[in-house]
Amino acid sequence: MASNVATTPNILPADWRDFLALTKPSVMRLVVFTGLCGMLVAPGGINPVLGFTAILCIALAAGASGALNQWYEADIDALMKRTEKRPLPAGRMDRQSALHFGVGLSFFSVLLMGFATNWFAAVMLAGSILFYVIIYTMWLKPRTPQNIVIGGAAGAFPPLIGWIAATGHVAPLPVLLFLIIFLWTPPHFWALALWVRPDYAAAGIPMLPVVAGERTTRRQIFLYSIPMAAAAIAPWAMGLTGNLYGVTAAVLTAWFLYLAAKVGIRTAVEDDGMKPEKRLFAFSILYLFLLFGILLADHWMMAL
Ligand code: HEM
Ligand SMILES: CC(C)=CCC/C(C)=C/CC/C(C)=C/COP(=O)(O)OP(=O)(O)O
Repeated sequence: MASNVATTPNILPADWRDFLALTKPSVMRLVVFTGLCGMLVAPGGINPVLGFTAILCIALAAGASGALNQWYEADIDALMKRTEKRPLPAGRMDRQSALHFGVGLSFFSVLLMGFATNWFAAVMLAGSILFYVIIYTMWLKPRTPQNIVIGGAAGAFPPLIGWIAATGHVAPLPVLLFLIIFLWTPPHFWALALWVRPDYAAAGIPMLPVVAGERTTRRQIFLYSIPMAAAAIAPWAMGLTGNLYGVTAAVLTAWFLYLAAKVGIRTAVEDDGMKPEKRLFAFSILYLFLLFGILLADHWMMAL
């Protein structure tokens, strides 16, 4: 854990932008969007004020877990180009402030979720924070290249939580939504890990490309894309969505598989700046936005 960063004497006063950066807003907007879609496709609807509060709680909890992740990893972040400018490694904030912010926001979001919606949703929200911070960040990430396969579950909970906030129970559709994100995470992350491998190696984090090499990572990216594709089509195949979702999901997923196959079959990397890997990573984000957006559009069309 961090040490020199924590004791740096010249810590500049943090402003609101630094606290915002602690919440990893660019990643969290997709997390929150999937939670919103999970909530809005649930049967029976939800009171708009309570619905807004539930989504706010997911956003605050996701932000809190991002802050706690950065509190714990300040020393690792200082070693990687991609993360060295974050508030803690850059010395704009002391670690204790990040810890207090993360813990405070965690309690606030979970309690608000419990009082505003139901305690099942609140417990799931608390579980997601703990899963990301303790299981992924503290336990798995420094130990095993399977870290994100298991740890990725944390980021897959929001649609399930959104559904539970609206209904109080679990059903097959939100479980499938969980499964889509769970199986999407390895291709999403490993595509990026292929080109930031030197960073992870320098920081001593056993990400798959560092430990098992590029070829294995490429193969695993494609292999995980296959069950992910099945999970993405399953809501339609099981009659839980309409044809708008079915057709669009098939097209988007076919494109995902094509990009994953291109990454998967490359053996030696030519000097092309890892274009196929960057394309897969970028598309993975667009893919999830579109898939969940279409799920919602399909739900509204069916309700007409
Ligand atoms: C353990 C699982 C995951 C890992 C290890 C991971 C890792 C990463 C990393 C390292 C980045 C680069 C971000 C940066 O440089 O700040 C990234 C970007 C991103 N991730 Fe993930 N991710 C995971 C799960 C998720 C999930 C579940 C979602 C959403 C549902 C997500 C959405 C995004 C988005 C939207 C970006 C782009 C951010 C931007 O625009 O800069 N990720 N991810
Ligand atoms: C509701 C709730 C609590 C949701 C949690 C959402 C969640 C766990 C998202 C995971 C996405 C994420 C920021 C991964 C970064 O991995 P990393 O921490 O290894 O990346 P880094 O190297 O950029 O710090």
